[in-house]
Amino acid sequence: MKTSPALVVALDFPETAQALSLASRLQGVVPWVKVGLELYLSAGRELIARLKDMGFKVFLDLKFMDIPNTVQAATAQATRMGADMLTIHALGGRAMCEAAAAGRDQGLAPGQTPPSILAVTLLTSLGPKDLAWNPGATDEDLRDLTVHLARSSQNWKLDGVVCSGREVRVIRQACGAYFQLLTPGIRLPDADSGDQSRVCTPAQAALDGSDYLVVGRPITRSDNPVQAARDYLKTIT
Ligand SMILES: O=C(O)c1cc(=O)[nH]c(=O)n1[C@@H]1O[C@H](COP(=O)(O)O)[C@@H](O)[C@H]1O
Repeated sequence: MKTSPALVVALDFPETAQALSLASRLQGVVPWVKVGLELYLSAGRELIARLKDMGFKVFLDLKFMDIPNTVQAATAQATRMGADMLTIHALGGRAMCEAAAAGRDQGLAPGQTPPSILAVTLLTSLGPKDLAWNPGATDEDLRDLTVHLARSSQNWKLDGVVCSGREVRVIRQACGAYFQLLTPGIRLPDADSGDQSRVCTPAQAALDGSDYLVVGRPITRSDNPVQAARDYLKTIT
């Protein structure tokens, strides 16, 4: 039987102190935290070690997309920092994705568990009208594209993909039980979507087979973030 997905809280804050303050309240409540572009650019690599010392698994979400040589060097550095999960863009293509995996191997210390490398398919903020190269695109076209990018990522030996909860069922069917699916754009039914387009409830994403649910603002901007995290957890466990 499939286990419940893990909740990942996106620590999207401008300052280290804010991130550490929320992280300390979330100890023992959620297993994973995510450090994205805003926080990483302010806090740097020391924060990764501090969050790991606090007992969290750390998802370093910098979504690399560049020439293969550059991405290989970047994933080696991210691996040396001790991140447990990394993101790259599937649209970077085969050579870049394979270089990311090679960089991870280069950066590994003896005995270190390798970080998972997940490829972003199509950002959850994108809807059919955002595909400039296909103005008549439908929801189905977006879904087909995410499945295509997920299959490619699997062929390129990546560990999984980032997709919306709306595509989990079809990608799970296409890529099997052991391919990791991480879904941002997760909202309880009455929550504000903000800039997200392809949103999904935690219960639906869990039912369809997501492994990791990423939630940011509904928790970080709540008056009671710990209760908000518990509200999300309640619907998936
Ligand atoms: O890679 C990601 O984590 C990511 C991919 C994606 O397609 N969409 C997406 O929203 N994210 C991240 O997931 C988080 C979602 O935040 P909220 O919309 O505030 O819940 C943000 O930190 C985004 O950077």
